[in-house]
Amino acid sequence: MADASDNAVPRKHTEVAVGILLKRDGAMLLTSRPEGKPYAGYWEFPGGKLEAGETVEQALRRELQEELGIVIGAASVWKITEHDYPHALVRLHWCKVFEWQGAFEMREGQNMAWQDWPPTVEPILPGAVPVLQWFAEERGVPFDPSLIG
Ligand SMILES: Nc1nc2c([nH]c(=O)n2[C@H]2C[C@H](O)[C@@H](COP(=O)(O)OP(=O)(O)OP(=O)(O)O)O2)c(=O)[nH]1
Repeated sequence: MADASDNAVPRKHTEVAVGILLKRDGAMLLTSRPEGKPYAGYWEFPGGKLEAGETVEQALRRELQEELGIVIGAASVWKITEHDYPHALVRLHWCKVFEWQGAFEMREGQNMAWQDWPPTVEPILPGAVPVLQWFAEERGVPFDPSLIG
């Protein structure tokens, strides 16, 4: 018997470049999502959607300049995850960033927080939680994702 799912069109991925900015002491940068976006007020790693023809590195450089006013050095993809939200199916391209220039300006009215381990800001955007799990593994410390958000 036919049902609606027979005609379901697979959802297209939205490609997103995300920067994990790390200071020498290991602190990582989290920013809050601005008003007007889905999950406003949730904490995430800064970044945004790829535009047509852009590489991940190009998109990340553009987004961090637009949103934070900084110019990043080299960035390459560390890991890739997917998250299925009601508003979009996203594919997140995670890049560690160790070098940048310029003073931070929150150009979209967001907040920023340098976080040591474990991070204390909340809630964390669900699609960013895997990064915290990887960091816990890298640091050899336990991490319970159910305590986040
Ligand atoms: N920047 C960022 N986005 C994330 C993270 N985790 C996660 O699931 N996402 C999702 C949320 C959004 O659905 C998508 C990013 O889209 P966005 O709307 O923030 O990007 P953008 O700045 O290009 O937005 P706009 O131009 O359409 O306003 O990726 C994360 O840690 N950082």
